[in-house]
Amino acid sequence: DFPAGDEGYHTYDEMVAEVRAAAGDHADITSVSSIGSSFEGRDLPLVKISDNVGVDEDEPEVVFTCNMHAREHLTLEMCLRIVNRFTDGYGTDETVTGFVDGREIWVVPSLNPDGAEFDISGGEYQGWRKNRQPNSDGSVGTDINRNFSYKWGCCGGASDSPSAETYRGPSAGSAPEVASAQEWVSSRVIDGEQQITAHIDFHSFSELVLWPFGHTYDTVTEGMTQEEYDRFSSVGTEMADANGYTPDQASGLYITDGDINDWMWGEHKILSFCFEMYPSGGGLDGFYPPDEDIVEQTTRNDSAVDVLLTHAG
Ligand SMILES: NS(=O)(=O)N[C@@H](Cc1ccccc1)C(=O)O
Ligand SMILES: [Ca+2]
Ligand SMILES: [Ca+2]
Ligand SMILES: [Ca+2]
Ligand SMILES: [Zn+2]
Repeated sequence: DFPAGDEGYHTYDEMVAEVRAAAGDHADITSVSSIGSSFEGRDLPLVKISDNVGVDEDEPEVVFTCNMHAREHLTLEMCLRIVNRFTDGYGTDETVTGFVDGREIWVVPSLNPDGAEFDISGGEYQGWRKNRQPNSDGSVGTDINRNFSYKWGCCGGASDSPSAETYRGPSAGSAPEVASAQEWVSSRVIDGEQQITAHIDFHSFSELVLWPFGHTYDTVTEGMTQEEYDRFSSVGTEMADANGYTPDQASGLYITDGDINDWMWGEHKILSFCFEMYPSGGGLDGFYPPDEDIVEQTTRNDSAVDVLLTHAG
């Protein structure tokens, strides 16, 4: 459980209960399924929010993923905010209603439940990042955001040392959480066309909006034309204007390879962004803002989410 004073954060079980309750209360527009399971066997819930939710309609599909890194608990709250806002607001908030009627919204509240539960085990924060998959050298964990299959291990953007915080894993998609995510996104290719048009992966912290590629400093390169880069920069900047984060290409931070955004765009041409949430700076305590900050720092992204949903059409 979360340490005393931080009970406002959701444990894995509390998250599962919350998404099931949302589906129960709004069954006409909400369903819960799964993209697969974690290394330790926890189900990875998948929430769909749309009118005629039981029908795969010809509407742009948008995906939000959270809690890929264990200690980044604020991001799970961000995904729950999206679920609650678009279910509770349907029929009353016209912006919400418009998107629920005109899009198919997918939410994966946690890509790393094993890590998240380990991080809060023992009643104090462990500072954990990776998943909980054991390594050949006795260490534990693959960095999920370095294990995706697009140009995996290409560019020095991850470590091949198992004990490292950015360990890329023994092979692309070796982490079951990554394999599940890749298999599900790939399943949204219908008659050769990827139905998902846009995606945000929420992380913390630094208050940034990031876009591909992470594996190179180049803006124009294999898999990215000038026009495509300019669209990323334009939409990314518009979202940053909405939430007060700083916009940048992912490699402007540091070079990464095997990250989810490079895979979403490189493999599927999905307009994919990473949001680094609050706070803007600080030491390791930046991963653990007090639960009093949850409402302000999740609702802060409502308008940026709407920007993405607008451009997804
Ligand atoms: N959340 S974080 O502190 O791990 N930062 C992210 C930053 C990041 C996110 C997406 C692509 C490249 C880089 C990371 O995966 O390193
Ligand atoms: Ca629909
Ligand atoms: Ca559809
Ligand atoms: Ca509709
Ligand atoms: Zn992260």
